[in-house]
Amino acid sequence: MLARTRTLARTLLHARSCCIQKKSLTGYPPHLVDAHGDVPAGDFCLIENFLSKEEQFLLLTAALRKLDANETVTYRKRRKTAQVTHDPSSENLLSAFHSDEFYRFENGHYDGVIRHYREMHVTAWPLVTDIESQDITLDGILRKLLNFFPVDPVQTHILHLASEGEILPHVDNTSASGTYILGVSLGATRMMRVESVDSGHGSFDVLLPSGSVYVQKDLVRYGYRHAILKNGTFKGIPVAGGPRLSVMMRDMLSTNITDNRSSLRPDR
Ligand SMILES: O=C(O)CCC(=O)C(=O)O
Ligand SMILES: [Fe+2]
Repeated sequence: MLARTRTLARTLLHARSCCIQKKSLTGYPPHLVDAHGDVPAGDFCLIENFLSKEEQFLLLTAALRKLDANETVTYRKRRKTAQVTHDPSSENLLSAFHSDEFYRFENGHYDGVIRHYREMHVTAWPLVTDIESQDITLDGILRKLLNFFPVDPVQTHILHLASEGEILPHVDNTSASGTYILGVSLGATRMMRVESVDSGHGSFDVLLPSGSVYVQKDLVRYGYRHAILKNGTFKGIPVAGGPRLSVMMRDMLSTNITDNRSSLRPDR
């Protein structure tokens, strides 16, 4: 591990669940969902503005630092010569990203599901004390997310999509994680398409603004594919691409569950 990326051990394994928060894991703002069929609302939840602008900037910075530390010296040097100057209270988080050529994006996931991205698992987050305040800390943000996550333990993953990056339709690997998938969206507003595996229940499009958090579980997690579109049209309005980083939290697979879902072969 590079000296510059001294890490704080922040164990993510002991989040406490809370039944009051569990109850709130349903529902979504109708203006952010465009349904073409049923929306299994009990198994999908979206919260707009879950994180404030300042919290978004802090979490994004931590995630970018984590990914950046993994890159070659060439890219790190390249970024050093072009510092981003982002105002944390600004409405627009996009200025917190470098432009695409400053990152070493992978062109395609090994199974072809993700295009133009960087990703990694996170067990320890980098220090961001230089941008933390008394009120807003990375620990505080992670606690807020973990308190919202219905079960523990949790595995965390960060995924940075280039402006033209996209995620093709897939069901998350059913042998890699459990029932819940939580996604925090940071950066460009992208469209997520959620479509029934057997097409019997249609599909729904979800607009994912920066700072929003979604949770898919049970029927949506296993019976629907999800995709993050490069661009698209939402309720008649064009949604362009743009850089986006998501922080994904998933529960560990419970080996006690009798797996009758193997027919839903995961694509990812
Ligand atoms: O970025 C997102 O919101 C979704 C990511 C995703 O589908 C995945 O990592 O499997
Ligand atoms: Fe996924």
